[in-house]
Amino acid sequence: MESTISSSLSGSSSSPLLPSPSRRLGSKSQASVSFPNLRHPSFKSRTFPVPSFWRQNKPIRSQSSNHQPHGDGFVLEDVPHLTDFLPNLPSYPNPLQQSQAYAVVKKTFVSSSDAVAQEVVVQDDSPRGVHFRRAGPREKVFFHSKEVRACIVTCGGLCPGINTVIREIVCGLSYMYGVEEILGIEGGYRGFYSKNTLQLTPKVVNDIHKRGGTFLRTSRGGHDTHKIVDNIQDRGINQVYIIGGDGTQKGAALIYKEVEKRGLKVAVAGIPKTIDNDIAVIDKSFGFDTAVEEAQRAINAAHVEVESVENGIGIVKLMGRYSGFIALYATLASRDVDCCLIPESPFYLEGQGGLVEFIEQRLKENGHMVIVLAEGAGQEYIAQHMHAAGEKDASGNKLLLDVGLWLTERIKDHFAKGQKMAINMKYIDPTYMIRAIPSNASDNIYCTLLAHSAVHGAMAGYSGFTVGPVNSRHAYIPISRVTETQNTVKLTDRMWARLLASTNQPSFLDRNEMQQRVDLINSNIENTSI
Ligand SMILES: Nc1ncnc2c1ncn2[C@@H]1O[C@H](COP(=O)(O)OP(=O)(O)O)[C@@H](O)[C@H]1O
Ligand SMILES: O=P(O)(O)OC[C@H]1O[C@](O)(COP(=O)(O)O)[C@@H](O)[C@@H]1O
Ligand SMILES: [Mg+2]
Repeated sequence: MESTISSSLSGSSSSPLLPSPSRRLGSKSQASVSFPNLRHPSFKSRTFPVPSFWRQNKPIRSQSSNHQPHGDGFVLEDVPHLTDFLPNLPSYPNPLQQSQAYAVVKKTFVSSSDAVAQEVVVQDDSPRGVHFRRAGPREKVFFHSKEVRACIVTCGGLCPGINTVIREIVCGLSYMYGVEEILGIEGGYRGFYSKNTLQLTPKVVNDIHKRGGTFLRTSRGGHDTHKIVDNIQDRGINQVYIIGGDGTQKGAALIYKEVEKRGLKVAVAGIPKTIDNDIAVIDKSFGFDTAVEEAQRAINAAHVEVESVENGIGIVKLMGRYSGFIALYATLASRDVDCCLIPESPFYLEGQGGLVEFIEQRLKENGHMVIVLAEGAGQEYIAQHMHAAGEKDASGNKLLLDVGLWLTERIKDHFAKGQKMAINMKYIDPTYMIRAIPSNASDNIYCTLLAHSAVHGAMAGYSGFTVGPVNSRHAYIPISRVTETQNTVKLTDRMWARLLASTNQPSFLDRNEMQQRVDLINSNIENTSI
């Protein structure tokens, strides 16, 4: 089948600065392009055929369907590039070519045809599926070092590693690209229009990775796209690095849209941040490992306390607004936990198969028990009992009711009323302690890679993108892909089964629900086997 670029995707084809055919793929924002004419690699073959359009600089026809029935469909979910709306931008050789450090690297620059697969577990008849542009330095950059005026902002809740990301953006821009103008926007999005900026240099940020929190401070709410972009324009900023979670990335997408509308040469790069690990597409968010490690200290303390008394019940509340990853991983890592409650898995207290029955049983068996609780667990249940009105924070996030205190009181009431046994309740709430610490060694390295990927992407002229590892390879991901859904613990995945096997806790599903779930799984198996 002959491949040609459709007219809607050819905006930048006239630019002599865009010789690479894969750049042409990205000539419209967040375009999905599929290539049904490519044979997928034979499962037995050891070589992966290089798509012919990449080798021959051939134009490509845009296809709307991502799903090919028999394995051929290759889809590049591309990110926008400044030349999409500024086709005549000049480019320059990447200064890394002169870098002593990178001189020894076999392949300093990422080929414009490199892509990262979203799915790495495949069947022999699978479509090749969705891919993202591989992150990393490009041979040509679209900013001259002296022209760059970058800024960094941090928004939303804290997370271990934010300071490392800030430090490495500053050092990356400075040492790899010779950039001298880097501004710190203070106090989140509203800092663009209500605060003065900080001048950031490698010297200023030298030690900040050793501290928790954010050197630039943060806030919720206050996103005003027009005011922010006015300010970007007024200050002559042309690279914006935005560190934040799902809300922040939605804000970054709006900033990019406005920048594009005004035709500004401004690269907008998002670096995903959240302690909850609920950002879609990427393998894991930075700081998550550090938080899970820190949570061990609280769980250990709870275990030591309850083991030392009669009928000790330790409750540890961890962060996790809509997803229970911290609780799940902290529980699995500890092995001292008897029960883990997360937002994704509803639970109930009284009656057969309920939490209280399980507590009684564990106390009889072991004389103590530890419950790990994600803060978002059981919210509907508590709301019913407390008739609470749904309050929100400045960003519009639902304010949670304190499930830890609530559960503590309910369990105490239960045992007091029945006078069955005297219990010793220890409630530990380390929620802020696990996110207010500096990142551990592996998160520090992860943060460095994220920051450098963002810098390379912005220098290469990409804009309106988020960086992150997909199957361990760093990629440039369209912002909408990380904001349209949230990552949650899948109760039907093996990880949750591992947890249930390790704690041997009840599933809190009644017979009907259990049967429904078995039927669903069976019908899925039947459908797949047809
Ligand atoms: N839908 C949205 N559109 C634009 N800005 C948003 C949106 N949601 C949140 N923001 C802004 O992003 C910032 C951080 O959002 P928040 O939800 O508090 O944290 P996080 O980014 O960590 O999820 C706030 O300044 C908020 O105003
Ligand atoms: O008290 P704060 O600062 O609003 O933060 C509490 C919330 O922040 C979180 O850590 C998530 O924050 P983000 O949305 O910024 O990632 C939640 O786990 C928690 O509910
Ligand atoms: Mg959020």
